[in-house]
Amino acid sequence: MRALKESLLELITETSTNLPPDVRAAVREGKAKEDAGTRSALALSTISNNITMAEENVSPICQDTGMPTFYVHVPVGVNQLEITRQIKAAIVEATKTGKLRPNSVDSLTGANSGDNLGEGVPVIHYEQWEHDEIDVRLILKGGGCENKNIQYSLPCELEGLGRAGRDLDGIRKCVLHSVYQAQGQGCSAGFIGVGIGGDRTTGYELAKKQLFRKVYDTNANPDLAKLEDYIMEHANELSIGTMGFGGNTTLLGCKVGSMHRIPASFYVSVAYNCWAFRRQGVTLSPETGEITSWLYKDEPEGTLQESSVEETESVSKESVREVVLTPPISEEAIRSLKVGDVVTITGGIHTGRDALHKYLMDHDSPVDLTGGVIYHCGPVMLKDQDDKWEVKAAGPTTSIREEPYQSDIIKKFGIRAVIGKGGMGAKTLAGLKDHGAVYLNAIGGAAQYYADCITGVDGVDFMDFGVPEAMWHLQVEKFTAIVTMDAHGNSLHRDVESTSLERLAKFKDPVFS
Ligand SMILES: O=C(O)C[C@H](O)C(=O)O
Ligand code: SF4
Repeated sequence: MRALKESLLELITETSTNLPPDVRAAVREGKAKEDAGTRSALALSTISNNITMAEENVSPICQDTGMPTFYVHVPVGVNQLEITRQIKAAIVEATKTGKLRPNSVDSLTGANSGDNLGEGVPVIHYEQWEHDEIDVRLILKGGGCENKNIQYSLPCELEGLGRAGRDLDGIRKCVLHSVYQAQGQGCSAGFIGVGIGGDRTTGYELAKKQLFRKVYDTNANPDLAKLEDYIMEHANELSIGTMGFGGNTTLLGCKVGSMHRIPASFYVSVAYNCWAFRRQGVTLSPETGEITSWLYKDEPEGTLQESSVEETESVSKESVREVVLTPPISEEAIRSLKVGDVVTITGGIHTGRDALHKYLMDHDSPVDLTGGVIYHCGPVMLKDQDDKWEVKAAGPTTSIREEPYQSDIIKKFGIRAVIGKGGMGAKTLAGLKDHGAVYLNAIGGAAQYYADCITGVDGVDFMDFGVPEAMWHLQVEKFTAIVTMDAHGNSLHRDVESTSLERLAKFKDPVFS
């Protein structure tokens, strides 16, 4: 199998940089359902542009290239140990060339292995079959959406929906609730895989496997087909919208599978995948390891065609108030901002995520952050031929993880703006008001779009935290984000959450009885 490593490298590169046609079609359809000029329409335009940029640059669609997870079918007699070795070699290579972010972290020490290998990483599932080809499927599912997976043990009580019993109607309630609880934090609009039954482990596995179904297939089980259609129709009525901005497009796909369980257990497991739904597959020759076919490259029938970039950009430019900010930012400039304003930043900003926020609570910052901007971001960085850092992908990470620290950090260092995605909670909202700061929501997953706004790397601190967690000092030009939490106590996230809960409650009455 001489060509095996090259074929696997191609699979990894393609998965990370080029979204499959069925996923693109679903994004296009979602975009067509949004009213032009709304925040959600603007977000979906950015997402569409980002998808095109990633393909053209052959660079990660999103900076979080996730937990590489392979499902491999092998003919009887093929050496699985050799496949594992080649998968690992291809992973290391893809990391070196910036197709994957170094994402494998020792859970106890926090040390990043730097090459995407580690205990239990990558994840590889093998199954034998009686075909004469190898089938390798890969999913790169990022952390923000993985954190929004949820497992229900029936019967249970669900906010807004009441009792979910051990029947199809109880399952219906769980699935609707799973979309509600994700809000925009898993980079909606998303796709869900649902696993009914099994135990806690196999239930989640079944849910994840559903994500390998094509977006436009029809479930062979008529009850589950009915449930999938129902969820697609009604989950979108929750009006969570893209990035949780409110709007008509919240869910782009729903696939449900079922397996047996034991009498005492009844699990409904949901795997939530962001719009950056990176899964691909190939068949390989068992003799040479060469690719014989791609499994997710065919265009689905009857879906909308791609609209042009120019068209979508002109819509967004007309309809929004744009405010330019140049750090260091004054309190006055911040207090003049309101939820809904679009901000463009030009100047210096600093990345900071989980490790940095924890550190800053009881240490000084290596740079002056007065009037500054913190960007919740773990970029993909590579050194060029002149040994200078180059940004390969740099979208926002989920901000809510910094909720315990953010308000204190804003106060301690005089920070004026926090950029992230998915919004933050009550403690931060109060902190923004008390200390004169704003929360700016960037478009999650738009890693190429934002990398393009970064014009220089001034330096880096805390490289010992690993590339994603280090504090990168960046120069940006026209970095665009939306004010979703202002210094007057307003939060779009709080509002969308409460309206979507009201809407969820409309689905309380039995449908499948
Ligand atoms: O780790 C990241 O860069 C982002 C993560 O996938 C997230 O959605 O929060
Ligand atoms: S940042 Fe968003 S798009 Fe990227 S992996 Fe996380 S959830 Fe997905």
